[in-house]
Amino acid sequence: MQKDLLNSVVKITKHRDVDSLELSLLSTISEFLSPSEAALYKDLSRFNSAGIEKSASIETDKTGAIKWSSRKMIATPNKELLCCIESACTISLQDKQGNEKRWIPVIIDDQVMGAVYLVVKHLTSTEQVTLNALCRIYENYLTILNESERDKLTGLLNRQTFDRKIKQLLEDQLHSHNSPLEKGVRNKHYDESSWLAMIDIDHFKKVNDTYGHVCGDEVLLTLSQRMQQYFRSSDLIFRFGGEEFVIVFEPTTLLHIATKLAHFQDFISDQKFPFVEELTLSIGFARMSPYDFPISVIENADKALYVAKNNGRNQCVYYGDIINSENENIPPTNDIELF
Ligand SMILES: Nc1nc2c(ncn2[C@@H]2O[C@H](COP(=O)(O)OP(=O)(O)OP(=O)(O)O)[C@@H](O)[C@H]2O)c(=O)[nH]1
Repeated sequence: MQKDLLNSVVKITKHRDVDSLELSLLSTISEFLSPSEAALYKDLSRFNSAGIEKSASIETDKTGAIKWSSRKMIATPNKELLCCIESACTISLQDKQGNEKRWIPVIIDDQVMGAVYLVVKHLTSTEQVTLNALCRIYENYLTILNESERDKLTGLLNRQTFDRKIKQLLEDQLHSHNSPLEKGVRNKHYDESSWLAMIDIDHFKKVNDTYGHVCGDEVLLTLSQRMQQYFRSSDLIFRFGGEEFVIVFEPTTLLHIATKLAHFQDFISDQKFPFVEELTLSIGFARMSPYDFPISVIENADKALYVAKNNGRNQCVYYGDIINSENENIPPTNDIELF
C-alpha cells in the first residue's frame, strides 16, 4: 500500500497543468479509498459572479465501472459545500444508507479555492490520514502550478501556457468531433466553432506617460478583473503581452461571438477605471477549428486587430470579413510581431 501510494504521489506531481493534476488527484483518491463518488469543486466567485464549478468528478457504479464527468457550473450548490467553503472546515455527514459524505476545503494562500468531495462507506483512521495528505499535496502542488501558469500582475493565464492549453483544447474538440455521438449533435450545430479574440487597449501608452507605470498596472489589473467577471469561466483568458489579451471561446456561432464581443466593448467603456476617464478596446477575432494551427489563428486574429486599430480603434473586426475584401490595411504576415 505504502509503495503504491508513493507511486501515486509521484504520478500526481508529474503533471504540468492544473486540469491533469485534478484528474490525477481524483483517480488516486478513487484507487486508495474506493469512494462511490469523488469530485472537485472550485469557487469562482472571487473572479466572477458565476459561483461554484464542479471541475471534475468520478463515479463508480455497482459493477465497479468508473464514469468521469467534465466540468460544469453548479446552479444551486448544496449547503454543506457552501459551509465548507465559507468556514474553511471539513464537513462530514452520514446519509440514511450509512454512507459518509465528506467535503474537505482546498486552501491556497489562506483562501479557500474550493473543496474535494467524496462519498464512502467508511473511512478508517489510516484512510483519513491518507485523504488529508493527498489533499495537502494537491494544495501545495497547485500553488506551484498556478505560479507557473499565471501572470503575476493579473492572475490570468500567461503566454507560456497558451500552446499547451490550446493543444489540449483542440485535441479534446477533435476527439468529440470524431465521436459518433457528437457527429449527430454536430449536424445540428454545424455553424458552431471555437473562436480566438485578440484584445488590445487603445492608447495605453498615454496612460503610462500621464500617470506612471504603477497606475498603468492598476488599470491592467482592473481590466483583467472585469474580463473575468464578464466572460464565462470556461473561456480561457490569457495576458499575452503588456496590454494585449487573448481569449479562446468554447464553440458557438459567429453571430453569438460577434455580439458578445461588441457588448464587452460597451461594458468596458461604461466601467469606471482608476485614473482614466474612459478606456476603449480594439478587438480582432478569428474562427478556430480543430484542424487549425494555433499560430495561424493568432495571425488571423492579429490581422483583424490591426484593421480595427487602423480603422480608428474601439472596433471589433472579424477576420472572415476582411480576407476577401482586399483591405489595404492588412499587413503582410512578416510584419506581424508574434512571439
Ligand atoms: N503599466 C504597464 N504598462 C505596460 C506593461 N506592459 C506594456 N506596457 C505599456 O503598454 C504601452 C503599449 O503602447 P503601444 O504599443 O504604443 O500601444 P498603445 O499606446 O496602446 O496604442 P495603440 O495600441 O496603437 O492604441 C507601452 O507604453 C508599454 O510600456 C505593464 O506590464 N504595465
